[in-house]
Amino acid sequence: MPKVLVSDPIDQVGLDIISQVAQVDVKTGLPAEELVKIIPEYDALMIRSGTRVTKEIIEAGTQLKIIGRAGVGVDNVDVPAATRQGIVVVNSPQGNTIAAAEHAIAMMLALSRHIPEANVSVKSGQWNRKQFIGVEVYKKTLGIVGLGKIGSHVASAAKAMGMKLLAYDPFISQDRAEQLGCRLVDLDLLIRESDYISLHMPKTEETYHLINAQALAQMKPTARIINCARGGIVDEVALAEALKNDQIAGAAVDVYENEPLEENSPLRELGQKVILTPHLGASTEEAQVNVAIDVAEQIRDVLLGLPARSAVNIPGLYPDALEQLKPYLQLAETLGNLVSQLVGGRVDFLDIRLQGDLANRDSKPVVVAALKGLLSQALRERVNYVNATIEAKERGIRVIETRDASVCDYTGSLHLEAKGSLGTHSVTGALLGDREIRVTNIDDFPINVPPTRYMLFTLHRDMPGIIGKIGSLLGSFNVNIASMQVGRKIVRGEAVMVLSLDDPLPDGLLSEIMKVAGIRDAYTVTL
Ligand SMILES: NC(=O)C1=CN([C@@H]2O[C@H](COP(=O)(O)OP(=O)(O)OC[C@H]3O[C@@H](n4cnc5c(N)ncnc54)[C@H](O)[C@@H]3O)[C@@H](O)[C@H]2O)C=CC1
Ligand SMILES: O=C(O)CCC(=O)C(=O)O
Repeated sequence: MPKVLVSDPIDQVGLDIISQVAQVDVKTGLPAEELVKIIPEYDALMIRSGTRVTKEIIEAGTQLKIIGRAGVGVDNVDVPAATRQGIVVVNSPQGNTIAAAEHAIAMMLALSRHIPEANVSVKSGQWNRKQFIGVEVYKKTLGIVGLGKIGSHVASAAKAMGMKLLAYDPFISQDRAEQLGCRLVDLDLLIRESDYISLHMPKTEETYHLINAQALAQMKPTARIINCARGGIVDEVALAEALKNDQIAGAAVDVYENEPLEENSPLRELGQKVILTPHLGASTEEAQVNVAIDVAEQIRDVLLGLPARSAVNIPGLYPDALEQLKPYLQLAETLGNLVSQLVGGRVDFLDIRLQGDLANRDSKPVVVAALKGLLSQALRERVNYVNATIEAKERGIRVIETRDASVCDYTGSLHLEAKGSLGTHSVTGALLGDREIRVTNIDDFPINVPPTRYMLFTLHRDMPGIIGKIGSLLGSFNVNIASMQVGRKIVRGEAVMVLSLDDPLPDGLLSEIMKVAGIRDAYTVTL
């Protein structure tokens, strides 16, 4: 039975799902050294934001097939290291959207009305109403940075409270912003004109310290900033300075550059101008159930050999689309494997042509599947959907992808041409009845054969007696022929012969075949 390590608190409903197929060990709060020590025995790792999955942990996880992040942000996982090792990384892109958006709104209101301090004050026996005069958000301008899932929900809620909305997001359209009632503006303008700024973008190289001393200096002295996105997007030292010097009016922070927040962080000393929560954005009962189910199902599926629906390091596909494309992925992988064996040595160049209906589909997964097949001879089980593209790139394989919707012999077909150190070969394949794979062309010779485990291909002169000779030769080596087909362009010209064999070709037989008069070339293929 596979083993799954759960290293952060995860709702029981998720653990129950994984338990259907694996042994689940819950060990939270482990130091990194301990994780490195125990990870080799696990097939999957399930985390929230508490575990930092470093390169060291990933490299030690030699059995790991999947890392599941029960949440959105995967910045606590070294995704490139996981990709290189062929480990799929999945998340729950939507499970905690509402929770995080509501937390940002709650922070904005709590900050405006001094709720945390007023609460502490009353509970300590005081009745000090003057000290806690707040401000309204009605008719104030909210600048939303990152108008994705959470940012959009914040926009709807803020609009309902009568706020004016500005948004900055370099990747969304004017139309989408307008739909949400936001004016799409540049970041400088948003920073200068907003009364509240709420951050909802991922932490990336571009967003690291995006809100720095310079940006804070441009904000209105009455403005307040809310960070429920990621620590590090705001420069915490600069923020503390800006608050101390009354450059801005307040800040509400849920996420920190280092979590847990350091004891001596300057943010802790700023009184009621600052509200700090310990990364609670996703901490609702509903969100924790959602993300636990979402990620646990993906871990279960991957351990059962099924695809994950929200993988961040393989081409994303919605389950319905994946279901439809699955036979084509199998076709692409088979053809990639076949053409690499025909070429023999190193492959330098692969031309992938999607034909017919396939030309109108999402090509990315098909290309990845073809590369996986192409590299499977060299890398065996080390290559998978996660690392095929990176492995191909590192091996200097140039990939060209073309589309030709006008080819209509089959509903959809795929043509691969590979150039390598030992020559160039091409194969075409299609699906019969939407499921069964057929190889329909080899090196421009029309054929129609189902791929089988052991195959023999010959290029020969189309002349009487040659097929019989090959048959007798195989028989003399006790190799049983399951099926045989010949393809030719012109009578008595060149032809290809494709034999499906019940057994692998024994040593020495290929060179005997090459000696038969009229045989130009012969290749064995194991699929
Ligand atoms: N505090 C918490 O507990 C939680 C925090 N989060 C964090 O919230 C953030 C947003 O999550 P979602 O809305 O689900 O993600 P999303 O992917 O739906 O939206 C992110 C948006 O940011 C935009 N963006 C990317 N680079 C940008 C840049 N340089 N400037 C401005 N916008 C940029 C993207 O175009 C996208 O529209 C993530 O960082 C996530 O990790 C999410 C859930 C809970
Ligand atoms: O696991 C958590 O509670 C944090 C959630 C979060 O930050 C995220 O989903 O990006």
